Amino acid sequence: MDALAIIKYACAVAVGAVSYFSLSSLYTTFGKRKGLTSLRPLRVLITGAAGHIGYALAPLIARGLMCGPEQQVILHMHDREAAAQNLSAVQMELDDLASDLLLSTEIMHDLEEACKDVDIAVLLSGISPKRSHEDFVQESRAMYSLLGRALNDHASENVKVVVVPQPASTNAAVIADSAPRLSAENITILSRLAQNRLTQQVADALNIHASMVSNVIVWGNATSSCVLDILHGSVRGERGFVPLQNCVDEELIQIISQAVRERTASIVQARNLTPALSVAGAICDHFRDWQLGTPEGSWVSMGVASDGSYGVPEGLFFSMPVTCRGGQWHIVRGLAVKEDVRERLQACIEEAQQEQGH
Ligand SMILES: NC(=O)c1ccc[n+]([C@@H]2O[C@H](COP(=O)([O-])OP(=O)(O)OC[C@H]3O[C@@H](n4cnc5c(N)ncnc54)[C@H](O)[C@@H]3O)[C@@H](O)[C@H]2O)c1
Repeated sequence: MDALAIIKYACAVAVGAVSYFSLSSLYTTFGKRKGLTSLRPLRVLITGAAGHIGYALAPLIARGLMCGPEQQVILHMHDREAAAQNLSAVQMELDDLASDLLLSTEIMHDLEEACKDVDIAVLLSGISPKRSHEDFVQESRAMYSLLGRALNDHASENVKVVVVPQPASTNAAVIADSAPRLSAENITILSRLAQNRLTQQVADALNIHASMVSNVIVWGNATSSCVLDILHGSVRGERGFVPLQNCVDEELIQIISQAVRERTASIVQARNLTPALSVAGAICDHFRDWQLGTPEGSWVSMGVASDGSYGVPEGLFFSMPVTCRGGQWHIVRGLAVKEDVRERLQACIEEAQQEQGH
């Protein structure tokens, strides 16, 4: 080997060593960054992920708004094959977030594969209501029975499920029936959008910030027939909490309730699209409170399988006030329910029983 070759060889070894140490130091840094939490990464399934809500929801999950700022996630984005191109664009955009918390995004069209080992399932795939109500419920039942079986056979045993599309209480009941391995307590319905809207409308009516309003309740079905209950709520004032019943009269309650009920229509009229961002936010709120707990003294509304409280038959999926601790919800018991609210609850019970075949 001549002198030049020896010099070249020495240089190559030096460059190799420097590259190795740089790369390993980068790897360590990256590893540390990725290892910002010792929590096991959670697998989160979104069905109907190529839709409007899926598009708004995925980045919120990637930013930690659903599972917390330290919890890494692997997203299972499920939709029909026809939506493959759309989903790959969403995947590229999620990659471009360069999020610490998002370990990977998997695009899936096979339901069984999509349900494999998932810890959280956000069910957004639904049947278009543009058909007779009977056909709508029947087709939805068929879709949710397949979903329930796939979750039963492939998801993590403790998978937490939220159902979003109508007929939500029927869909939840079908999942519970077709997934006997899952605990019924882990199957829920989203009623948080209505709760968030109610909170904001109360705040607007009283000219205060929404963070000062707590404990308003959405009872019943996640439909327009739900019962909006302001009177158990409170407002945080300078001298502690003031019951909302001291701040509103019957006329204001009617104005607030009407604004909540018309909200979807107002958004559709303004945007020519159904709400997505606010639904995605509500889904994150729902899971965050369920997983990480509700603040002391506060409750939230979730559609859950009734334990018989408030005269709601046991097992009927129904929105109720709950507190959450250690990943479990508990129905708030013993609230005094006024006669008119009780009557409206009874109408909701009958509607839910009819729909769920209870
Ligand atoms: N509960 C609430 O508060 C609330 C609020 C708004 C919307 N929603 C409902 O949530 C659902 C999602 O809303 P969106 O705006 O994202 O709807 P969207 O139509 O934009 O998206 C629905 C997605 O589901 C997919 N899908 C349909 N059938 C499927 C199947 N069998 N398998 C896999 N994917 C399937 C579609 O391809 C589509 O990508 C709708 O049913 C909507 O009515 C509920």
